[in-house]
Amino acid sequence: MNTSDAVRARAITKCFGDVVALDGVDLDVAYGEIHGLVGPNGAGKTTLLGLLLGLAVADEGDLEILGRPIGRALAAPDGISGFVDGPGLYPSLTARQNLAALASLRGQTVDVDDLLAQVGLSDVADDRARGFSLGMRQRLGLAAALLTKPRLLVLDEPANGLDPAGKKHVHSVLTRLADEGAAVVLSSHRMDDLEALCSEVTILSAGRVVFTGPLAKLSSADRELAYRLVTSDQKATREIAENVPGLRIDDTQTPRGQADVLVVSGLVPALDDLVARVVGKGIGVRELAPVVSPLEAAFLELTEQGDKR
Ligand SMILES: Nc1ncnc2c1ncn2[C@@H]1O[C@H](COP(=O)(O)OP(=O)(O)OP(=O)(O)O)[C@@H](O)[C@H]1O
Repeated sequence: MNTSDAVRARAITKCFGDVVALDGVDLDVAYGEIHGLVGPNGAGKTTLLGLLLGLAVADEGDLEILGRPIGRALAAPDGISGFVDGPGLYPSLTARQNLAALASLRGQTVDVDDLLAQVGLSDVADDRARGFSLGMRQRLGLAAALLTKPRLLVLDEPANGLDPAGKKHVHSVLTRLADEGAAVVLSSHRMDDLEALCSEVTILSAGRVVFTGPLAKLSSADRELAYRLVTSDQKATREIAENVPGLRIDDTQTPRGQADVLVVSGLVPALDDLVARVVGKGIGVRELAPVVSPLEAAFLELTEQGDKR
């Protein structure tokens, strides 16, 4: 095991009766890394996160967490925290009391107010958790997970229900934790969140890993993407695009009511060719971006979801 790895999973299999939830899964997560787990419903994300948290054991395969082999026992090593299926909170206690109670159960002394401020819940510190929205519960759950100063933080869909302010708090907490050397593994259906947060992603489909590695690898030159392009002369740009080898104009993807947007599909070299020709004619490029992000495109392609939309 690489000493910089917080998680090393090899050939992990987990079945529930006839259902194969995980089928030979490998996963490596380094310290200081925020690793995103993505996949369609039922792909096995929660099952895998549950194994990392010691909530279940694998049927087959090897799992090492924080340098220690995980055997058959249902117990996570110290240094791991997080939650799957929503955080466990005391509904009748306030946010502050929830954190204080958890800290005292563990014999810890913590600055509860600082934790609440980190997740942006200072204003509702004395409100009962019972009345909290999903996003507020997620944030309180994150604060609770931070009580133990984890070296591995495992979160199942932490972005669920978060408003933009909540998202900002959660992102900055997770980024700081990773900067301090902890490993973070989280699942999400929100590609924009994963792209903003994660350096590495693993895409699961029907219990198998269909991609794992740096996000940048997904935007590599060998995947055809659709791009939206706005220039200072759309008519001339269209004529130029029609003559670029390997490039297609795709009017079916032009956003409704935005006729000034030209959508072209192709590999990166064809796009580079188009931009060079457009600029060469003295036409200004005002906007150029993928219609769907490289991660979303790879997700749809690798999990064969594209034609089900
Ligand atoms: N306790 C269980 N008993 C029976 N089947 C289960 C159990 N937990 C998970 N499964 C099955 O295992 C498969 C993987 O489920 P899992 O919850 O890990 O997927 P997921 O990727 O987290 O999905 P989602 O995005 O919908 O949360 C599914 O077919 C699910 O029905």
